[in-house]
Amino acid sequence: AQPAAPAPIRAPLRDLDIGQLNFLHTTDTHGWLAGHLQEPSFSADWGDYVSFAAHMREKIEAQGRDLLVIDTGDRVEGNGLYDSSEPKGVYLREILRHQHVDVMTSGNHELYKQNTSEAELLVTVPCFKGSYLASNIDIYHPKTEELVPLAPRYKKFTTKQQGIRIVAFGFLFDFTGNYNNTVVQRVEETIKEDWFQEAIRDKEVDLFLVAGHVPARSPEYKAIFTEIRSIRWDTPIQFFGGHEHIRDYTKYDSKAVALASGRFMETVGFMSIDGLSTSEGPSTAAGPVFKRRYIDNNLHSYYHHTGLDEDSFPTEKGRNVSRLIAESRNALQLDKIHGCAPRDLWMSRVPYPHNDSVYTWLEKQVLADSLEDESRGDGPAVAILNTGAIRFDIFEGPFTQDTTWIISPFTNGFRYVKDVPYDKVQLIMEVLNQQTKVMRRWMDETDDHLDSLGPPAQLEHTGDVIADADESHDWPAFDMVGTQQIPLAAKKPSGEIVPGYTTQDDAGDDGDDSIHSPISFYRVPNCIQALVSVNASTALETVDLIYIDFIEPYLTLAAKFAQLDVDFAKEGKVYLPGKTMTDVILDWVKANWKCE
Ligand SMILES: O=c1ccn([C@@H]2O[C@H](COP(=O)(O)O)[C@@H](O)[C@H]2O)c(=O)[nH]1
Repeated sequence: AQPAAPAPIRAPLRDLDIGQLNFLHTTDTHGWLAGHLQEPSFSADWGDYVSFAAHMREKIEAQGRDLLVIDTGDRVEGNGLYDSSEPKGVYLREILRHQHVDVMTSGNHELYKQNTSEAELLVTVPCFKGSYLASNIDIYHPKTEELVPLAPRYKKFTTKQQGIRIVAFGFLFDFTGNYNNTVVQRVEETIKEDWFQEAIRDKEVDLFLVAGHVPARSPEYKAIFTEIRSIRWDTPIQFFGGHEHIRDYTKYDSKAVALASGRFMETVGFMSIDGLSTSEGPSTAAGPVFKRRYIDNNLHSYYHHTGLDEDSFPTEKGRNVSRLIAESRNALQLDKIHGCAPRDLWMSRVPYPHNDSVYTWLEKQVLADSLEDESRGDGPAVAILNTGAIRFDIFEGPFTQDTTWIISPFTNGFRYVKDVPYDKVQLIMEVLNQQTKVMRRWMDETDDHLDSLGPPAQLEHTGDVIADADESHDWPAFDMVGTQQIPLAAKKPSGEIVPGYTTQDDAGDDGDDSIHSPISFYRVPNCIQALVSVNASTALETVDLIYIDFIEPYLTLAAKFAQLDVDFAKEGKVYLPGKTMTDVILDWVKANWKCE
């Protein structure tokens, strides 16, 4: 773990059921390779994970069984270790490569920007040669300008110990927000291609392994499942998914299941399968039998599952990776303090609006104070921000260089159009916040697909969950259903069950390795609006409409529904040139949150 990482809480643990074939799975790590430095439940780093995977492999292989390590993308954007270097990612990629990964895929975040996807092609794919798969992603090669697969479409391999024959794929969901140097083919079309059809007709296969940056419960995985099943009615299928930042496990049929393993290096997913046939012959056991576990990423869990302790656990390689992370954080000055937050501000632990909501803070203070600019004149304005632009809670205490990127990693800036009727702006807000109902109709008509505007976890969790005050011990909690976190080490009770993930999935409520009490989750709207330069006593008739540029396509669509004839792409002007949302927040913190 990192020198500043809090010691883990000794939560009661459920064991791992080691099987014939075993998996460790990460997804949506978003640069958090240093682990969580303010949360004991997730305070192990990528070096510890390197040690953990090595010990698990040794232990499992000693029993003549197999272990595979999977990562399903969104490794980038979301933490100072990735975002604060110039160019972004130079430190992160160097750290990442030290884990042995058997199957790796790209997420959507690897494709938002040209330089990110080119770094995947030129650095990450070669580092993970033979493991990185891209079943439905092509890229214009920066040198030849030819459209080429980002990585091989699939692979067939045989496990080391038992000779289990596996055909593996690596998919991305039907993403359309990629920069135009990449092409993401819809999953539903990809599975009709000859190479896929040939791969699933291979009779010498004991398991289809579908890794992907695709939600476990999604039309894309349903389509893959149906296609494979139409040809191979009883070959086991193991899906690994991600994107929604949740822990999840679902059963497609008695021989096909999907696991999703959370986000931000909080969770290492574990799966085991028994009863698989091998190249030696069919299985004699009834099967397959699938078992899943969500491991909290901390040393208490890692020591328990390996049967080791602080002296015997770290491998030389793991120690070196932890050291490399510490050196990288120092070089990037990620602990540099810009201000001090006077209280915790939550994404979803409190209802919105609320004095402790990060969105209320943004609306009433940050945006209201920061978006006045004489270039626009001094008339009233409304600023619209999508809630998904904010990625994490803010904890009371030092607001560091790392915090800046953790809460707001994207490079989105602001644009504006002048003189929009205020009642139309309110209609637009209504449409944006009813996106699932209204916009989906449009998407169906155009066969297009828009990213969601709210935090990813809301895609799966459609209602509020209010934890019982007694059960939750009234400890500070976190921002999504099932998230099991103690935000600050100082608030840790000793020897108690503490709040954290309490996942419910298709196999029940016993998937989490650490036993926790539940945490409340409140949904937030897709977008919030801040009033800028508004005199409380004046009725608003027309306002300037300022918006974060990420939402421009949605705004165009919402304006159509609101019968407002504005072409935002043409008529919108850049606002606060050169300043991103991240800059706006940081400037506000420096000016307003002095440390005592
Ligand atoms: O430039 C950006 C990119 C993304 N967002 C928000 O993030 C989610 C996607 O995040 P995942 O981690 O892939 O789930 C997207 O739906 C937006 O809400 C953004 O605001 N700006």
